[in-house]
Amino acid sequence: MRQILFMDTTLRDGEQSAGVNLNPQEKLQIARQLERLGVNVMEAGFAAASEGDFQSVRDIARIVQNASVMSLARAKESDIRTAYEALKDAVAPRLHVFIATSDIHMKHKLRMTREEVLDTVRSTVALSKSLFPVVQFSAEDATRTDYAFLAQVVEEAIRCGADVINIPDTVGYTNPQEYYQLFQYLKNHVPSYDKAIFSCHCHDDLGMAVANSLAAIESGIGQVEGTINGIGERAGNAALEEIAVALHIRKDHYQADTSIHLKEIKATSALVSRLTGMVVPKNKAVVGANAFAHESGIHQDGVLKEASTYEIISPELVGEEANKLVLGKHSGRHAFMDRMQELGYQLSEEERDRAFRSFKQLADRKKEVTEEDLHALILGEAAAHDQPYEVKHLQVHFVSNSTQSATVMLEDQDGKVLEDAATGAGSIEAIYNAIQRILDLDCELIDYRIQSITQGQDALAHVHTELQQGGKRVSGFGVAQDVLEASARAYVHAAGKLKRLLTVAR
Ligand SMILES: CC(=O)SCCNC(=O)CCNC(=O)[C@H](O)C(C)(C)COP(=O)(O)OP(=O)(O)OC[C@H]1O[C@@H](n2cnc3c(N)ncnc32)[C@H](O)[C@@H]1OP(=O)(O)O
Ligand SMILES: CC(C)C(=O)C(=O)O
Repeated sequence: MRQILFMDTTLRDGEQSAGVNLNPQEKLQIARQLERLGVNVMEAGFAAASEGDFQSVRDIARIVQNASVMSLARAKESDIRTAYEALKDAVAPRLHVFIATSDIHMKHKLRMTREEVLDTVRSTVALSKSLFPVVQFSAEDATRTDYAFLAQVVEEAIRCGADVINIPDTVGYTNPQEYYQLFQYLKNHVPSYDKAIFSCHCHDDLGMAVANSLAAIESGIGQVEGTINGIGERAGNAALEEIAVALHIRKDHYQADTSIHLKEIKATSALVSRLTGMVVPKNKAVVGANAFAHESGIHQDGVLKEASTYEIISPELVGEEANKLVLGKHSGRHAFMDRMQELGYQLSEEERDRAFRSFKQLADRKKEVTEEDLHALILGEAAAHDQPYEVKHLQVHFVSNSTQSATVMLEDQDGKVLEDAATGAGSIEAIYNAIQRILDLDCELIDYRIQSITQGQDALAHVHTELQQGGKRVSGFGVAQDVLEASARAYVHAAGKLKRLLTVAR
């Protein structure tokens, strides 16, 4: 099995993401975590870019023991010497010198001819090699470079001492097949090809950075570059964690090993996201919050029976908690019952049916049914089950600064429907007056409490009521998404008990 080296550039190209600015402390924190992750090389920054970048590269170079630390430098003597100063204390320092080779960059940006670029490559790579044990050379915008000229530049760079040759897809322009073939072309047209390690560096402008990197690996290269969470200039870089996991899961295909400790992926991703403020999309491969969440009933049933039915990556592999069966409107009985058991509920078949029906009704209205929702649901079910009346329909008419009115329809245990309407100073009072009329009660509301038992906009309300009449005092509660509905249920729960007590007492 061949070994693929991982070059992480989260601290350099990743920090080039618009709006990201890491301070030296934060960069050190990320560097430590990258070391734990097991990257072979980390590009700590661009030492000549600013005093702050210089310090960060120097600080990182001083602490990292188990990876090469690299700085970017333009093909300019001053950049190279500044990088040398920043990296001289590193255990394994490395320079990354680059210059653009595409006609479009040479003509418009560098304003240099091909010959001038070739001369610059020769002199700056030679200078770099006189200062550093390992030199990486990048031909910026390689994928839009004339292939014959690119091969010439690469040959010169290797002859002048470059140990690693990077062929970047700077603007995310290539595609997997084309990138694969570019490396094949270089293999066939660069005489010194075998004297250097070839590297790929892909951007995600067309959404193909990871696919292009994997194609380059298939083409036989030895090093892959990218960032954690795929952050970086414009649409970002290839996401290193995705490449590492793809190589692991499809070892049968890629036949390659890496030094990456996959279990550190989740922690690394979370740290980078937190410090850069670049939120990881929920559906992102490997590290997104939904990457191991199953919502639909058929999938949940499959996963409960055998995880590999719908999971090619086990969450534990990347340091993620166990898979999550999200209960929602697409969930089925198996997942629902599994969670009920986990929560400690032993339900009879009848209770199960009722609870599942209520769950489906709730799930139709809520994005995700949480554990608190389930407790509330069972609580509500239990309350509904032992009460003589059930709220069938509720209609409330609200007029600001006026008397409110409500129409309530109840059903008793024999299926008889009872209906009445009333007014009140507030909506809840109007509902309660209507219920009193229906049940022919003249009770006093001595306690009313409302509590939100779940979180978010679609939280469930739990209402507690206490009623008193003729020396009898009872309590009731109701759970619903709507406060008025929960209030009506709580009142009917208590009122039903009161009615029973008063009837028995007569
Ligand atoms: C593909 C990449 O990701 S490359 C890395 C990009 N990263 C960055 O640019 C971040 C850090 N950059 C910076 O802080 C600044 O751009 C600096 C300090 C490097 C340079 O700043 P300035 O001297 O003000 O120059 P400015 O950025 O405006 O222009 C870049 C200059 O470098 C030249 N240049 C660009 N790339 C190279 C190169 N690889 N080798 C030599 N010269 C280069 C440009 O032609 C231009 O030269 P000019 O001033 O003679 O026209
Ligand atoms: C400096 C080079 C490697 C780069 O970042 C790019 O071309 O995208």
